[in-house]
Amino acid sequence: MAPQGSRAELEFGGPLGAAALLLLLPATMFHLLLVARSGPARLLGPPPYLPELEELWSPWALLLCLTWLGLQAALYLLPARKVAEGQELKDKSRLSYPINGRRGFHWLPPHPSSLHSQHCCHSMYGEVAGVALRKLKCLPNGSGQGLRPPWALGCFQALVLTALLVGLGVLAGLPLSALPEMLLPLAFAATLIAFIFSLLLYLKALVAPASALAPGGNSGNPIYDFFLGRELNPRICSFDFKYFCELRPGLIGWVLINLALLMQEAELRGSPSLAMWLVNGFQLLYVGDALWHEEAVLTTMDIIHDGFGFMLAFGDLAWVPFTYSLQAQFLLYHPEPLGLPLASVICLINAVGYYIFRGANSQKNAFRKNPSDPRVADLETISTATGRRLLVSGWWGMVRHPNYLGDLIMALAWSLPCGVSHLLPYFYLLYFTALLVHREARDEQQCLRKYGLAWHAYCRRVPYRIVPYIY
Ligand SMILES: NC(=O)C1=CN([C@@H]2O[C@H](COP(=O)(O)OP(=O)(O)OC[C@H]3O[C@@H](n4cnc5c(N)ncnc54)[C@H](OP(=O)(O)O)[C@@H]3O)[C@@H](O)[C@H]2O)C=CC1
Ligand SMILES: CC(C)CCC[C@@H](C)[C@H]1CC=C2C3=C(CC[C@@]21C)[C@@]1(C)CC[C@H](O)C[C@@H]1CC3
Repeated sequence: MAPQGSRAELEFGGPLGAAALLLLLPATMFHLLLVARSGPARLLGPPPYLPELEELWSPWALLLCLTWLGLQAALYLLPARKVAEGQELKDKSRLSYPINGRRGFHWLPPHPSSLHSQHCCHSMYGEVAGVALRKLKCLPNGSGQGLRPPWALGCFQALVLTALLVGLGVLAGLPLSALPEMLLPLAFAATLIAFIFSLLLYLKALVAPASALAPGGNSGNPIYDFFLGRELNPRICSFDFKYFCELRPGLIGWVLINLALLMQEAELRGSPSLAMWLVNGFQLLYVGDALWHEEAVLTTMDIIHDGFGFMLAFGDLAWVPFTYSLQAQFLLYHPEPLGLPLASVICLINAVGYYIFRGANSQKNAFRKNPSDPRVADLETISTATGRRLLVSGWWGMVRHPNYLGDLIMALAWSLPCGVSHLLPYFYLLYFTALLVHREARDEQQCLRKYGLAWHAYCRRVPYRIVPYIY
């Protein structure tokens, strides 16, 4: 049995906050879905009506959600992938994760020590071959290098394969444009799945070894722990639930919902509007980028710090596809004329945001992978007691979270095509600002614990958090 009552500081307002969020998050999602399709589309104020259970519950929607999860899980499980090693865990082991094949990576099976002893029942490539090849390539454990067979299947390839499958389905008569009509029951089914899944994860954590538990999420209060998640990286064999959910079904589902909304608009109005094209294009770029750079997710606090509980399960499986597609939902019911000059300005805003977002993320990732990489070797750094250095010039010398700044600028560009007469399409920008401010504060605490005085020195050197001279 896992020990209860760890002394980690309670977050999200403790058990009361967690209980409130358990109800508030799904309620907000349904509110947004209902308001997006109502005439006045008022973000603030009561929902237009309270849906009956028959409008929410549909066994077909549940079946569709489960089929979607099954398809994405099958793509995740396809053999022969490149594998990266995650951060070192409490018991000094590292987990391996399938990632996209890309130049610069070696084809190398995971080191046996990287397979979590408690959670894995088989190695994907066999241990003997792994050791032999590792010796051959002389790669150290945990170097982040991994397999690269030519047919490597990572998240990005899963997106491409899904697009091919959906394309073939549409050609064969799959009524994709009927999906928007099913958003309410689909969101209900996804929420139901997230609740049941989180419960199973909570029960699984009861028999997990103490070393597999997350630093938070083990307070002993069942509601708080259910919300935050007890186990850090719940797995069955090599199937990592958190990594799978964070990147695949929700993000790819978001793109699919957007596409279905675009197709329905084309059916209703003869062709999709320019605003709908922009929203679809911008968000496809964002999702494609996340899937292409999937290994970057291995160093996020969600993977290395947070347990896998309701917050992430619901966030990944329901919140992302159904609320991140809000702008496209809004446009279907509230067409917004958009001229080319304004569209060009919006594209420019998105490009600036993406440039900052990608530049900052790539700079940090390159630096963390190899500080002497020529792309980052000239940047100024400060040393810390842990041996890791912190960048203090380049993007990371401008503000302490330049990637958040770029992300927020893109969020603005996603809302602008919807015009300025409604607040609803700006919900994502508002929510995301709150999420990133809170996330920045959590990351700050973790960096302070990790780097101590060096972090104070970094904060003195780079005083602004996200927006230069403002915040
Ligand atoms: N659309 C969405 O809903 C969301 C999007 N995101 C996006 O995901 C991406 C990842 O975000 P997130 O995981 O929050 O965190 P970051 O990618 O910003 O990573 C923070 C970590 O970077 C390292 N770091 C901080 N400062 C420096 C420095 N000066 N030099 C070198 N390393 C530094 C520290 O870790 P260490 O030192 O240990 O390496 C720190 O813990 C972001 O682009 C964000 O915008 C995030 C959340 C939600
Ligand atoms: C339901 C709550 C309000 C909170 C849910 C949070 C989740 C939706 C987000 C937590 C961290 C995320 C990340 C991404 C998507 C949203 C969630 C899952 C990305 C995958 C988005 C694309 C970026 O390039 C990387 C992000 C990593 C973190």
